[in-house]
Amino acid sequence: MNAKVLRRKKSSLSGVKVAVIGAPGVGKTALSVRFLTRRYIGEYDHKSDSRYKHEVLVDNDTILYEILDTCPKNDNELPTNETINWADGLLLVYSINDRNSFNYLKRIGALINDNDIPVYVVGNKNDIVHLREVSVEEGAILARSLECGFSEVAAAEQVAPVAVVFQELCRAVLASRRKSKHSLLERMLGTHRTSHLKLYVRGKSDSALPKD
Ligand SMILES: Nc1nc2c(ncn2[C@@H]2O[C@H](COP(=O)(O)OP(=O)(O)OP(=O)(O)O)[C@@H](O)[C@H]2O)c(=O)[nH]1
Repeated sequence: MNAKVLRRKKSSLSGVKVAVIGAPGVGKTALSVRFLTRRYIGEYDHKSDSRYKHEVLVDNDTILYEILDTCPKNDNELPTNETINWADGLLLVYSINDRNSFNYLKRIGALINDNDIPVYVVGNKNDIVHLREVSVEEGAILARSLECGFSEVAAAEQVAPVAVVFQELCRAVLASRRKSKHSLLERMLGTHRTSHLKLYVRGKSDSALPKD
């Protein structure tokens, strides 16, 4: 493969920064580690925010994920503005057997309400449904109010569904980027003019183009 091809591949790499957010003990590290290594360890010695990088194919595009696994000290510690401003997308995690962790996400929902940041809601630990405190329907309602995707998973038992969660968030981030590029273009050109744009054909002079 020549150097030209290699250079072109590198420039098509997209970076996506994901902050994994949720109350203490919901499985943020378990989900992140599952996605990064496909493994589940069980106990994670983790006392502060951790950052990881991971390159993976999403819809045939190479995505460089930067994952910030947050580590709140208690249920009252919400993510800082710095974290939210840093991220391209937020993975909001609660545990289906912990109503407090669901309420924690509701508070975050209120915090980011005015922000256009893409999010995805995950109900983790659905291997312990006998201890369920939050119904699937409640999770779906929260996601609908945030206009985002939602699923229940078990980091303890699943590999592919956990990867799908990160992929879905990536798709939402890329879609939001395309949307803001498009609206920037519209603002620059003026919306009323975009429908009258003439097609510029490379190699032909303007006089060779149709008159209208
Ligand atoms: N049953 C079950 N337990 C899980 C699952 N995911 C994580 N756990 C357990 O939940 C506990 C907390 O997991 P962590 O990944 O450390 O949770 P965290 O949200 O990163 O916790 P903090 O870093 O303290 O905020 C650990 O004992 C995990 O083994 C799951 O899908 N099912």
